[in-house]
Amino acid sequence: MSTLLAFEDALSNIEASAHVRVGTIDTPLHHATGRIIATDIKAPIAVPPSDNSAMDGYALAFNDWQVGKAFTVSQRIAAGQHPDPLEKGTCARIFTGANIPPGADTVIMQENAQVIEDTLAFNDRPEQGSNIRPAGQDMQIGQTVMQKGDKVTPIHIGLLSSLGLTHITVYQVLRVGILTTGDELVSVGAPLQQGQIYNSNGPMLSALVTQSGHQVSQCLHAIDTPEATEAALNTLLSCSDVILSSGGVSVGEEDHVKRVLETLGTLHLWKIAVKPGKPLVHASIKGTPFLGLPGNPSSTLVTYHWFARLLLAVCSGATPSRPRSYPVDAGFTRSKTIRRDEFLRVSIGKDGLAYAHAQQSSGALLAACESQGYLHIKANTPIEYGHSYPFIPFSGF
Ligand SMILES: Nc1nc2c(c(=O)[nH]1)N[C@H]1C(S)=C(S)[C@@H](COP(=O)(O)OP(=O)(O)OC[C@H]3O[C@@H](n4cnc5c(N)ncnc54)[C@H](O)[C@@H]3O)O[C@H]1N2
Ligand code: MOO
Repeated sequence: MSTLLAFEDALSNIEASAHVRVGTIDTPLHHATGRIIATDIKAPIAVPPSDNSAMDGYALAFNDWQVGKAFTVSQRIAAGQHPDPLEKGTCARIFTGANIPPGADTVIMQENAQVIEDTLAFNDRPEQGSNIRPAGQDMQIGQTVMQKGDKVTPIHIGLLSSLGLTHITVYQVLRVGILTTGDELVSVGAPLQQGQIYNSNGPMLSALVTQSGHQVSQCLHAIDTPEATEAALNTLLSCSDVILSSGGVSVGEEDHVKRVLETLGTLHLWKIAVKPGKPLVHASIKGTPFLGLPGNPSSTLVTYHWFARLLLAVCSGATPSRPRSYPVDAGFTRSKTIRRDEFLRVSIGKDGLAYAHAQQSSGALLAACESQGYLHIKANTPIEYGHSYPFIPFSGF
């Protein structure tokens, strides 16, 4: 047990050894959702560019206001029009989004205006500056609005459009090679023979990599021989920035991935104090980062979520971020402790408590589908009813 690397140490080792593996490219903004920004973006203009009205109403100079005073309307300003300076002692009819005329500093919404023949009175004392959105309220010229490493979301597309940007510089999409291993595995679509199971990790890893915003360069399968493993790795090396594999990293003589890595590349880490996911391997092959995930499907899932996702993020140029976790009280007790950090698949009940799925085998995947996230139980920690533990929803990955 003493040779297992602690969860946090494994995370920091992997993050520290990783670096950006892709170049940059200018891309039209409308193709940029999900891409990683390669340079800080500073606002080239102020937003809004000018003081403008937040309401349909009347613009006036605050110092002209008096209870009962009759104002005439000296101009009408719709959004998009260029206003004239406000005539002294008058008000301007103004609409939401229209520029404030020079000389006005306050807008009164039309519901608070009293029409008296062809004049207007504003009997409630306005606040000076009310209902005016000042120039630069949202963004000032030169303000940094996105930072290198940020992922572009639909909200950013709106933000950058409001700055008039048509193109931005992003990182090229990271190409991830996937290798699955095992004589017992067949691809979906083929009939199952005695002793065989379907290869579920290949499709799951492809989907996880795609969901994380990367591109699967190739997904290959190798039978349990060193030759097949090495040949597949060489093919993946020729088309990938990073390689992930599943299976073949434990101690059995049919587990070839780790042994091939020892001859082909440099091993950085093997075996972590995490359940499920113990025999994780981190290596590099001819400069290409490699992460060997354990083959049990839930071990593959957990190690992808925590370790592969982090490695791929750094290699893609993204600023790595921990998935959000929330303290949630356990709805059960477990006095037995283990010497590994554990990621129990749990659901949150109507009472707000976390309940562990009854099936926690690392070979079982339905349990993860029927759960909402992980409850992170630190090594050597008993679980006590009503005590809180970090809950990490799957939606955060
Ligand atoms: N003597 C020991 N045996 C094992 C240990 C150990 O410490 N000592 N660790 C166990 C742990 S923990 C895990 S996790 C597994 C990991 O083993 P491998 O990464 O070498 O994975 P395999 O042996 O190749 O496969 C494990 C399991 O998963 C199934 N599998 C593999 N690939 C796929 C796939 N693509 N799709 C679906 N299922 C897959 C495979 O059939 C096995 O049942 O080792 C333990 N053993
Ligand atoms: O710790 Mo192994 O990863 O599941 O069963």
